[in-house]
Amino acid sequence: MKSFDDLFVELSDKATTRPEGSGTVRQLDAGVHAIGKKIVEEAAEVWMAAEYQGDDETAEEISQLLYHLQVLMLAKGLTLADVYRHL
Ligand SMILES: N=c1c2ncn([C@@H]3O[C@H](COP(=O)(O)OP(=O)(O)OP(=O)(O)O)[C@@H](O)[C@H]3O)c2ncn1[C@@H]1O[C@H](COP(=O)(O)O)[C@@H](O)[C@H]1O
Repeated sequence: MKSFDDLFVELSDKATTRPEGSGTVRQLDAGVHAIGKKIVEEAAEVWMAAEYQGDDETAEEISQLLYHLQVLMLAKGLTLADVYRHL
């Protein structure tokens, strides 16, 4: 099973190697404004799933939100340590 840290390593590699067909590369190219909008959308989907859907749907929406947060971290040049030191 993939962890938060595993995903960040994978996405960092995508950002560097820029493989064809990568959604991550596409989003990084779209920029911080577009990524931020996606985060707001995914956050709303988490909220709606938590209120009106089941645990599995909620967990899936949370995973998508975490993914988009990592894309924003990469777009801003932030590392996991930059975030973890605030936890
Ligand atoms: N974990 C994720 C992940 N979670 C969410 N998403 C993206 O977020 C979207 C989910 O949003 P929605 O459900 O709102 O679907 P949607 O509105 O149809 O999406 P869009 O049309 O807005 O892209 C998906 O379509 C993906 O584009 C993810 N995209 C990639 N990953 C993982 O990231 C890694 C790298 O992916 P690539 O860069 O695509 O190779 C792989 O391990 C993937 O599994």
